[in-house]
Amino acid sequence: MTTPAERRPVRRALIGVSDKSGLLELAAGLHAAGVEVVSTGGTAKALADAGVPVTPVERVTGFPEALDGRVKTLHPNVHAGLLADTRRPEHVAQLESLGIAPFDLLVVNLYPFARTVASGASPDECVEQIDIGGPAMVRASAKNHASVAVVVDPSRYDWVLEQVRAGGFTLADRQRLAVDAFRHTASYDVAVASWMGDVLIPDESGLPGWVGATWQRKQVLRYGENPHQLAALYTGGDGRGGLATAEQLHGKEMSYNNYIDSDAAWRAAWDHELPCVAIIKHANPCGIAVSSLEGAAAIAEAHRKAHACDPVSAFGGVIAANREVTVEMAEQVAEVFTEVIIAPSYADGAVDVLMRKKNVRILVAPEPVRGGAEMRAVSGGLLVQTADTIEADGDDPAKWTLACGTALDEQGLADLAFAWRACRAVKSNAILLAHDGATVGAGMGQVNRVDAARLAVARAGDRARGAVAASDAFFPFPDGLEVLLEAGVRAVVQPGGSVRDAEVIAAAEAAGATVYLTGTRHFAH
Ligand SMILES: NC(=O)c1ncn([C@@H]2O[C@H](COP(=O)(O)O)[C@@H](O)[C@H]2O)c1NC=O
Repeated sequence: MTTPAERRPVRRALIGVSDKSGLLELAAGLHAAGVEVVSTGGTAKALADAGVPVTPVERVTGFPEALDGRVKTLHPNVHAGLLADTRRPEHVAQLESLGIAPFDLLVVNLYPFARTVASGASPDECVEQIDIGGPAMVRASAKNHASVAVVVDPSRYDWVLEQVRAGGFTLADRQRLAVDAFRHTASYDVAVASWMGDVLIPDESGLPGWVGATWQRKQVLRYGENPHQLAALYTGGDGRGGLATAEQLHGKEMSYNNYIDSDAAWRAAWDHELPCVAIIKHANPCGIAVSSLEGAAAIAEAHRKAHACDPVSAFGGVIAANREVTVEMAEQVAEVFTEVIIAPSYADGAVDVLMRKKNVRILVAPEPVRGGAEMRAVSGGLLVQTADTIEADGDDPAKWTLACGTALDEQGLADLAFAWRACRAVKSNAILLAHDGATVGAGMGQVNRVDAARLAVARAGDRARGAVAASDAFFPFPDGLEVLLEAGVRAVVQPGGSVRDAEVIAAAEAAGATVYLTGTRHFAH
């Protein structure tokens, strides 16, 4: 019996790689360490051209590469060499009787299927890039990790050479490599299965008939939503960038709740085209504001306006900016206890200012990718929906219907459009009051709309008078709207569509207020 720490020498390696980076150094190093290198067509040619001794795989199979490379390594002489469990005397004896030598190391990387699909290649070209022989060898070697080390990642070649020179791989090494290998082929198959379903059997629903995704753990978090819950962050899935791929420049480790709030803040800030700052607590905004100022002064102004919405709640909040954070904004943020700040970049000196607060987490993140599908686990299943994008028809004020009152001027309409966009970041039932491109009060997460209105008005206080309001869904009764009108709200945007729309609009008309209908709603649960 070998122990996990005992090294198993490498005498024979099979290399077949699409990505040939680092290949020559690896193969030359293996050769210098006394390892016989066997390779597939293109790999063997690259090695031979560089003067690295190599045995073509055809000499092992006794069979020429066939069918435009579809058959190169799919042969018992290769697979028996990869699958023989050399701990078992009967396997060793059988190999000998068949005249097959075992492999100790397999180095493979697969045809670049995902890249080919992303390049817009034709279905036939994509199909040709589905690697068959490579995954077969990778899976065989990973299964047989007791005897074979399998390497699928070119960034590990230096480490591979170190191990070979040190006397071979330990069982623990081979186990780790086997796990990586199966994860690699699983992800590869998910990409193929997803693409093939979409392309060959598309259906009218516009949603996939099968959902596959693989996720790589990026970080184990201290705990989950509560300290007794375990939690970790994973990246991968659809491979799109975003908050989970952010780089942390400073501060305490991100927590589970920090990620939830940061995601909400990041989306909220990027829902606006103007320079915008969103301040989030418990996944809801305690301030969102845009600035129409030109140049670098804008983002600091947006922050001042967002903070002014609810300075009490902004304490311990998560701040996201959709523009570079300037020193001016950083000075303002440094005044307030802040959990996380996220931005696409920071001006020279801004991070130093923020770092005056030892614990504030400073993140740089790529702009979120809009659209696509959103997934949410429910007990026993998965909900999938297309994202609620700002490109939706009802987000363009030019497409709204004036239901009653005087049409707003350009500034008023801009304010209302801001309120409508900002309202998307508020959990339903949501009512949001805004003035001059800034929220002044929001009522969120209420189980009836009248309470959401009361909360928004209470938060706004005197600022409700003359403000505009957005409601994420229609008013089922006039009561919620009446709360806003009594507080002095002058214009309201809402989807419309209630059976009592006429009553609701009559209430607004009686109060001399303006109501626009969007025809679309922005629930957020
Ligand atoms: N057809 C086969 O038997 C086969 N065996 C290995 N491959 C792949 O061929 C590539 C290397 O080919 P070459 O050395 O010819 O450039 C690797 O990505 C490897 O995963 C194969 N190609 C596709 O299935």
